[in-house]
Amino acid sequence: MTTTTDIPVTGGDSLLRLDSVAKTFGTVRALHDVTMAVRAGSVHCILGENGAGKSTLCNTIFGTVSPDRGRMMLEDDEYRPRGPADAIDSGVAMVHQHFSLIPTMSVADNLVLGSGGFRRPLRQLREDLDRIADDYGLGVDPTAMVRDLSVVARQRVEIVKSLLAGPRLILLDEPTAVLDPAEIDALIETCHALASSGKSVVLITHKLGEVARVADEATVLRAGTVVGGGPLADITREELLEMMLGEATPLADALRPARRPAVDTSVADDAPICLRVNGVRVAHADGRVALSGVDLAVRAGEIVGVAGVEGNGQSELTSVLSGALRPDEGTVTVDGEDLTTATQARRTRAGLAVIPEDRHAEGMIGAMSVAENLALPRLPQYRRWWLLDRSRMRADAQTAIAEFDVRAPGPDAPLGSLSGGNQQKVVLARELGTPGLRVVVAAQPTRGLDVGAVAFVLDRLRAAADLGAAVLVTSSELDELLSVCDRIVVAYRGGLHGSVDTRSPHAAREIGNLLTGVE
Ligand SMILES: Nc1ncnc2c1ncn2[C@@H]1O[C@H](COP(=O)(O)OP(=O)(O)OP(=O)(O)O)[C@@H](O)[C@H]1O
Repeated sequence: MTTTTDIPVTGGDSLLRLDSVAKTFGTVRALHDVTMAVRAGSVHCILGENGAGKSTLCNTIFGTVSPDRGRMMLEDDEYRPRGPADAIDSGVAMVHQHFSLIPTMSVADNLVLGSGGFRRPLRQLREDLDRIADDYGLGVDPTAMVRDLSVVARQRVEIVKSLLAGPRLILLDEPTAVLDPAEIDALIETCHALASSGKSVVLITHKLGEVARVADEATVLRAGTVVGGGPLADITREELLEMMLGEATPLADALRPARRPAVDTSVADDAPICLRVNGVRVAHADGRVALSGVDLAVRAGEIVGVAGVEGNGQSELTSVLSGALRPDEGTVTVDGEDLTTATQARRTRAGLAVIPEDRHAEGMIGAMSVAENLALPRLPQYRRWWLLDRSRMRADAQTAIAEFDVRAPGPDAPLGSLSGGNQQKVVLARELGTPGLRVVVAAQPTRGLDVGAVAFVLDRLRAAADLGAAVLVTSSELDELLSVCDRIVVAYRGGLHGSVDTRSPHAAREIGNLLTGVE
């Protein structure tokens, strides 16, 4: 294991070197004298808890954040990008968590847009794409419309776009968060192929299991400070975790599976059905059927998981339940009340909480404060005469911040200034705090969260069920579903299939069969 002071900043086979790089936002010290090196032809993971400074580090290297102090070297040259265009010119590319493709344009047009306005003849573009497909296993169809592509296909286009500029260094901000296990394997292969061809890959991830498989080296950040790192061959998974969490969090706490009841509290067959989905059908404007004949019933106190490869109707199901999408046929009821076409306010009053998958688009308003975002769905509760009781809003926010361990300067900080994982904790705190909670719909609730936060969120879902709520969780993390759910159904081609009791010793195999369409 290497400590900060041992990290070589000059010489060796480093492609990129950072020396005492610092960045402060207001009162938050996001990066504190970061010194590290990325070797040429290697995969380098950046690890750390939510809010540790990982994205700020990558954004600094890509030129979207300018450091307050410190020095960067790219090979033997001083490197001071004034923006992404400078970074790209210097051979540095970045693939962000939130894609920047234009959905209404073709893949080819998006790729041309990405090359700084220089129009590559289509023939040359095709040759470049063939080469990238051969070298790195990244095939894309230039004629496809981006809006028709799955998440994984969009990500592939983003990576291809970054490669077209011929970078030496590629920064990937949490690329595996949106992928299923087979897609993660493919991305790991791509990373290895990039490194073998001499490029360096810097990758942010929260999944420690992946780190050992993909990375040659790692750097661990805690509260903006490099607390360790080095070649993966010299560091165990436990050591990485200890570096990430510090001594404050016992390892056992972060690694423990979600709390399962000590006694058999399986939900009685006669427990009331809180959430019922009946014959729901959704077709997109172009005629594609996203959901067809979906029936589902979740009882009070029950946690039902929806497993499945992304794009099999899970997102549409969440949107129907949140009210963002109106089904062509079928009904949604909570405690017998038909909410199929109900307003957001009526859904909240009925005790329906939804943690949406795309929290940036649907779950929050970045320019508003943490306190305002927490209060959004229940503003009437804070009304005092014709004003809002802001001090009570702030006090409640302070409680939620402490309970959900949100790393924020305070309740008045704009939500958009928090790290991605901490923004997500705010959305979770708000939804799980819905008064008179009857139904929780959680779409990918642990995506983007660090290991400690994952355990906490799964615990909270279990606690909501123990208090009598019906909980529906959509996740691509089968292990998490198995650890927290009572039963699991599988989304496949717009339908929900099977119902696997998670206490069955064959649960994982039965779900595996359903995932591939075998009933
Ligand atoms: N534009 C900004 N304005 C104010 N504060 C910011 C800004 N960008 C980042 N921060 C703060 O800097 C700190 C580090 O954030 P960063 O996004 O780098 O963390 P992270 O390690 O990537 O976290 P996560 O795993 O949650 O994505 C956080 O406290 C965050 O609130």
